[in-house]
Amino acid sequence: MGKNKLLVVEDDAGLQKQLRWILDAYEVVTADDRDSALAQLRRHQPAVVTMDLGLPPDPDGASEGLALLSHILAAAPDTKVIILSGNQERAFALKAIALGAYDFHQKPLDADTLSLVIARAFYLHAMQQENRRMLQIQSDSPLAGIISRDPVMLKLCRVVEKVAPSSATAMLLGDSGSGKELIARGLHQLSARHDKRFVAINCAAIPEHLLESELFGYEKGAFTGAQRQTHGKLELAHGGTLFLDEIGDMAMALQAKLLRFLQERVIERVGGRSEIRVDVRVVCATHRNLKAMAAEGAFREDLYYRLSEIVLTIPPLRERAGDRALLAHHFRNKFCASESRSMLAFSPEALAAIEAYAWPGNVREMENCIRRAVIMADGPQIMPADLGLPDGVEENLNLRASREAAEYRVMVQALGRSDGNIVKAAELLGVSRPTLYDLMNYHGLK
Ligand SMILES: Nc1ncnc2c1ncn2[C@@H]1O[C@H](COP(=O)(O)OP(=O)(O)OP(=O)(O)O)[C@@H](O)[C@H]1O
Repeated sequence: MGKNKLLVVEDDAGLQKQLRWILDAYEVVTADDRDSALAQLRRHQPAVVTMDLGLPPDPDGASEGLALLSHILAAAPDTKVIILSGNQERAFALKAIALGAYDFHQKPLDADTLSLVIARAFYLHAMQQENRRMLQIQSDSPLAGIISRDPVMLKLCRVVEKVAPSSATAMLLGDSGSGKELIARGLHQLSARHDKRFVAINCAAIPEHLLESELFGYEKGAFTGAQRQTHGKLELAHGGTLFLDEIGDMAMALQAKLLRFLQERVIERVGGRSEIRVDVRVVCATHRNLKAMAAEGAFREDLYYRLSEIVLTIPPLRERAGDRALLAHHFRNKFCASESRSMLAFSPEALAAIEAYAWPGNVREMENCIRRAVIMADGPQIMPADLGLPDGVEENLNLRASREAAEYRVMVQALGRSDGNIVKAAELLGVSRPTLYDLMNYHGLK
């Protein structure tokens, strides 16, 4: 990475030279009056400017300096301008601060203090730019709450927008914590049903014998403890969306009842005799391979086809290009605000650890990890230890190992996308069939 650019506006050639010498950590560009400063500003767009207020044609006053300051802040409002003032100019320096200058430093120059002030100004500027970028991504995001720059995820969001208005049953496939519920909420929000309820139920979290009454409701006296008529989740979601999470864990008997509902759109409460018409869009999700379960008889095939009118596959976090750092920053912003902490930065090592980790628990794991880090961080930076990631997470800079890992990953993706068809997979990968066979052999893929 190149050095940060710093504009020094100073008409005294000796001081200019001294500043260059002190500030050699930066790429210093100089100017000695208002016009040349504005030209340098346009050309180099420095994040930080140091300036003398006494510039020609008013070297003993501050009119030129203050005018230049106003121009700089009008043209590039985020620029951090540091005033270098003489003792007698203190009143002018304060005026400059009132106009929007970032800080002032009194001459004679103290190299250590000035370097620190400038470093902080660059840091603050970088932080503000990063936050602006995050806000931009959030407002660009096609679905509320979904942060991603990964092409596969962005395409998925566009598909969600397209299918949301239809009443088709949707199935969301993806690992635990990858955002299935978030996508389901997106489908609901973007549909005509958005002002009705979104009701979620996790089929794996409720014992088999209770799930039926949870879903369909029950009449008073239907079983011991049924003291009053109770509406099930399907009825509660009338007009809206029912999200059935972990549908693969639903028992066979209940699957039959759900299938009947999907075919006829009526329910019967447990212990009830009348049919109740219910208008609900069903969105379900699973991290299991439901198709394979159906083929093995572990899940009703007819229900599988009913549920999978539209199938959306959410990639795991480790496969999303650039999303690890992006999400880490997003959650850092969120938790710094909710934990009332001043804004923390990631140390480069912490970011490298975030990038290198595989995140088996996906976005949920990342969210918890960053919440912990925000709470644990002692100083202004989040350090690797604050993340609490397992040991041995180190950036793999070995080119050969990285290349092989990437090769393996795209090969598995291509084979998955072509449903195991070697000709199609080879075509997707842009290699010949024998080459693909060789590669598969090398990586032990069958
Ligand atoms: N792309 C994303 N941007 C921002 N936050 C996300 C994103 N994806 C997931 N999250 C957040 O991560 C957490 C887990 O997401 P969610 O509950 O939707 O996952 P899930 O796949 O339904 O998990 P499970 O299978 O365990 O039920 C939630 O707090 C959610 O808001």
